Amino acid sequence: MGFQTSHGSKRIPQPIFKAKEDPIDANANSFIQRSTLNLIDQTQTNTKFILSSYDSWVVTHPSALNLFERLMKAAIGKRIIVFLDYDGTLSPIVNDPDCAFMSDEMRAVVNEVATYFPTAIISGRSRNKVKDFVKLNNLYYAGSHGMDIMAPSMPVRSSKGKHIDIALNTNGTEVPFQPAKKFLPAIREILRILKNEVMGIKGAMVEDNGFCVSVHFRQVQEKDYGALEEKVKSVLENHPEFCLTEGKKVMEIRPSIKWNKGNAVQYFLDTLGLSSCNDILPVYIGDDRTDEDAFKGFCEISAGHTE
Ligand SMILES: O=P(O)(O)OC[C@H]1O[C@H](O[C@H]2O[C@H](CO)[C@@H](O)[C@H](O)[C@H]2O)[C@H](O)[C@@H](O)[C@@H]1O
Repeated sequence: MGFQTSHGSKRIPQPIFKAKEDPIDANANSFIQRSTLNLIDQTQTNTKFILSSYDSWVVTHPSALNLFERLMKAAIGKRIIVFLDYDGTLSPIVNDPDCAFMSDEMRAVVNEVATYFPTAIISGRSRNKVKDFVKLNNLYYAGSHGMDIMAPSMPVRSSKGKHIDIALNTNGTEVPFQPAKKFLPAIREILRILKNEVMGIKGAMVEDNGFCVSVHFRQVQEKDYGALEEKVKSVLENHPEFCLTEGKKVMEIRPSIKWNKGNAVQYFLDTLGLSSCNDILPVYIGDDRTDEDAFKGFCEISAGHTE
């Protein structure tokens, strides 16, 4: 969780560096290589370089938990809207993606948060799957990295301490917003081919995320990484309208449209009738690269408010 700041040289208490699993190395060509880079395997020089760039980055992006009082002050008089990622944020990272369960304690906390503030979960999973994991009805869900959103179909405002109901359209049904709908037939096709292609690679798993597809390699032996990546890339060669992005030991295939978690945040703010309000404090908690799209979205929103 980060908190954007602009106070120049002032020294900020720094969190312990724990991003051992997925440090970014812009020079690594392979997706799998990049996402499996491990700091302890790096040369001393590389490690120092990565740590020092992290050090300087953290000065402008300090841990929100270390600045909690400041965060609370910033919230005075503001309407808070909460956005949450699922995997690695509400649930622990586990080997089997189908077993990434959320604890009852976490569910109770999210339930309480959603009682007081409009709350949305924005996940890379399919919307139904993440909802099945979370099992709460008093919040909004977006799946497929924001490409499948169940938002209010009309502005809904929070009244202090009251539950917020999911808005319904005039037929009484919920209405999803799905900007990548036209890609669905191609996604089904990619899913079918990929399942077939990676079958021979021990530990590889293909997950149907609705408007995107995940190819997991957490349980794949290192010697098979290259073969797996080749297979995924060869499937994509026939589908130039899709792109490959990376997460935590997962390759994600998604439609190449300009729509990500950041756009989903903006969409929620719009449908909640809050996007042009100056008195809002959106809070986003996430752990993965795709969550950075949302963080960038917030920077654009706050720049818009100061114009
Ligand atoms: O946006 P998120 O909700 O964080 O979803 C991103 C991906 O999360 C899941 O994969 C990750 O968690 C799994 C369970 O802990 C783990 O096995 C995997 O290695 C992680 O990458 C999900 O399964 C993916 O489909 C999502 O894209």
